[in-house]
Amino acid sequence: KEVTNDDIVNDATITTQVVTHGLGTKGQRYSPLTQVNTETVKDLVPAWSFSFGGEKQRGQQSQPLIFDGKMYVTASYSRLFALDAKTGEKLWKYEARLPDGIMPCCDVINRGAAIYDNLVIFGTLDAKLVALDKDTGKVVWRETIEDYKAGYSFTAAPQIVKGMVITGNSGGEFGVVGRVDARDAKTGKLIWTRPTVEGHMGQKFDKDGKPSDNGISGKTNATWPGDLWKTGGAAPWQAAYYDPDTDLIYIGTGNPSPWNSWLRPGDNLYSSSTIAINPDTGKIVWHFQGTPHDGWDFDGVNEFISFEYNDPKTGKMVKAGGKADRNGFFLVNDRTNGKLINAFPFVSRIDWAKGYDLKTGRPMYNDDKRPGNPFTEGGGDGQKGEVVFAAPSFLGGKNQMPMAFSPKTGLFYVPANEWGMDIWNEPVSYKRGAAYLGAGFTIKPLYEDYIGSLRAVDPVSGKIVWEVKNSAPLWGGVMTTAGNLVFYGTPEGYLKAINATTGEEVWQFQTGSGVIAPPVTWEENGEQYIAVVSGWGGAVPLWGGDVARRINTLEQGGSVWVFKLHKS
Ligand SMILES: O=C(O)c1cc(C(=O)O)c2c(n1)C(=O)C(=O)c1cc(C(=O)O)[nH]c1-2
Ligand SMILES: [Ca+2]
Repeated sequence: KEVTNDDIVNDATITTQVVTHGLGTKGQRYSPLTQVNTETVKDLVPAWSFSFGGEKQRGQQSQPLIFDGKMYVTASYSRLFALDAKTGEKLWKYEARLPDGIMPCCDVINRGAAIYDNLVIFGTLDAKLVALDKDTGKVVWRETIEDYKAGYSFTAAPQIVKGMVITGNSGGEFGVVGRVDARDAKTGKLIWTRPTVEGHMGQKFDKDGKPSDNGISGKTNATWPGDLWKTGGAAPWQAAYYDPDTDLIYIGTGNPSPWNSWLRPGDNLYSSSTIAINPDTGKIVWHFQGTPHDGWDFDGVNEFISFEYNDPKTGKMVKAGGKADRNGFFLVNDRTNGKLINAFPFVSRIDWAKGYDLKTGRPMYNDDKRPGNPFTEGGGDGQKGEVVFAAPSFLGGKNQMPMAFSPKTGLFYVPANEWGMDIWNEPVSYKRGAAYLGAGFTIKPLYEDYIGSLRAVDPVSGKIVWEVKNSAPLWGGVMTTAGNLVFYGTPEGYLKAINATTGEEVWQFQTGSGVIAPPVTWEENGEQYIAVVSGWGGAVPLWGGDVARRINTLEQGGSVWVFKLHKS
């Protein structure tokens, strides 16, 4: 049995499979399954668990895929396992041979694979894409995304759109050039490439592999000073999502390089933005920049999730997209043209801006919360600019962990964090393959009793309907179901189920290590299964400053847990 384009496009409603990152290419992470619900969830028990084994127990962020009774799940250090979805028995394993010089910024993680035809496709930390025969694990094709020696890496899950495999890249902390690529999923052959730093030309390739210019005409590096666009970052380091209705690919772009914004006056397009790309031409149809001239590492890579709502004033249905931006604001845009409709905080404290002007779509900055200019304040070269305290911290109101949207409740379920940072700027110059920040920082908690908070967010009213606080920062994705449940994991090791309308906790299970990955669900032979990967790691223990010290008792791991209802 092979994965077809129909399987991909209809993944959100076919309950026997999970073949896309996001439980559907729109990324809503909503399942229509109801067997496990607010009444029955108390009988949810483990069906099996599988250990990734070895000495490589680092951060595990993979969203499993399910097809034809098999689970495909990636693990730290660019590994991929095929398992029997019912028993957990290992069918095969692929382990990439990684060179010594890989430079992922934030742990040796991977967020999952894509599956198409007879292939399971995933990216490796040395910035390669590998397509494996889904039944045997044999390599069918392998392509280099970019040179890992220049700081490129790959951590996201690829997404399949119209038979193409869509990928971005990582490396924003090394002055790479962000790029979205579309390849023929069956052969790996490049179809188009779209850099995400203004000034760089896109290319489309014809059947013979001949490039045609697909550039950003007339706007060459206008929003960057001098040569800075050549190493401008804006890495789209998370999954792309696709809405068949608008026929647009939505992907977020990361921080401009370097972090020190005094070196690059201007908006620095298309960094810290949502961009919408036409899948047939590779052209940017619209862009919305959440943090123009980002000076806080507010990578805007957070997922842009298509959803509909009825405008309370006109009663008309609006084709919208929601994004819990790392900068602390929940942004709602018209997903046909990018126009900003609504912007409101989903965290308790935002220092860098007062809000957005909905007419211009631009933030209203608080200039005194931009770290000081080291060239005018500190006496010039080699000096440190003024330190400012600003919330959210650069690890964000929300980071890599994807939120979920329930069409049933109309709410987004956002894994948010409350923290701030001391941040300052320093001089820096670009050196290939070296960190390119020009900034120093210490992350600090805002509150004694919690950092994480799962929040039910109404995208229309801008209200937080309920929240469940968590001591450690939340770092795992969310799933919601027609059983009126919200599932999410915690660094303390719990997978939890929450009543989607009331916020009441109705179930929890201790997985043995921190959960920083998104859960999935499917059904087989009339039984509903729920799976999540467990294994603490990612950016928090590496970059988390005072927060990392507060939670340094958490243990690493590496396993998949699968649950179903206990039959009495
Ligand atoms: O700019 C980039 O290219 C880039 C890539 C990644 C990544 O690939 O994981 C992260 C970040 N930035 C980043 O800023 C960040 O906070 C972060 C956290 C994590 C993680 O997996 O826990 N990755 C990344
Ligand atoms: Ca970054």
